[in-house]
Amino acid sequence: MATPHIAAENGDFAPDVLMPGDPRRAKRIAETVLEDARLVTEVRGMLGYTGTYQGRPVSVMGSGMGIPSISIYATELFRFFGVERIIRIGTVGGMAPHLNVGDVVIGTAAHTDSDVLRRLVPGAYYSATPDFGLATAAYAAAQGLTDGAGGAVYAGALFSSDSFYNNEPEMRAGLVEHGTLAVEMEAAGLYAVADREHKKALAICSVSDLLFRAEELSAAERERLFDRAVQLGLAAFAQA
Ligand SMILES: O=P(O)(O)O[C@H]1O[C@H](CO)[C@@H](O)[C@H]1O
Ligand SMILES: O=c1cc[nH]c(=O)[nH]1
Repeated sequence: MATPHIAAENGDFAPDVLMPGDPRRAKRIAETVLEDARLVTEVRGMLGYTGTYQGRPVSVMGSGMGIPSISIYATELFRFFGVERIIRIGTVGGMAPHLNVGDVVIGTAAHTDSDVLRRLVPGAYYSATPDFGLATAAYAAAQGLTDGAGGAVYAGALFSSDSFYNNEPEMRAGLVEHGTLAVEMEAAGLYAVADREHKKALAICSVSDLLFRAEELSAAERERLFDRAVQLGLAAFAQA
């Protein structure tokens, strides 16, 4: 069966999908974390793989950048390929001043400036939130992290921005004042699609940079810290 953006057969995807933004990260996770991973789709270079992790079937697929892109892939996976749970594994810019590069944020809410979400439920301000079971399982798994990587794991609100470069300082200051931890570009769209399709979703993101302080990370260090979010996502799938 093929949808406009995914060319795979029924049963090619596992019910659980990890979803990084970058398709090359999906490839790396498939090759280094999953066992017996095979490529199941590559339309537009958006690579998707299915394998196993500790005996459980798991898929990993890129989402691309932004709410429109992740909404397309999440809708097709949930609606046509039997997917039940998607965990976005992404990077975020730290907004709250106590965050450091290498910390992880479990997105317990996602504010957004997206017009797509503003129009979702006419007359109401829809609140984009993850599946409670996945979020609490990821948070519980974080308490047992023994990788020695050192970054803290926070649970709190993300800001899913429609813009990477147009950073509207007043809005961002207001979001921080209201408890927002970090900015990325997809979680709110993923949560809204999961709600609409009656499926489950979560975003677990590594802090790759800070909006309030310049801080550099080597590419290798960035990938190592990113892998902590992958481990938390896999633990959440196993335990939720
Ligand atoms: O690293 P990913 O998962 O792509 O996430 C972040 O990085 C991209 C911007 O550089 C946006 O997609 C943003 O959400
Ligand atoms: O969307 C994003 C992701 C990482 N860092 C940012 O500043 N923005």
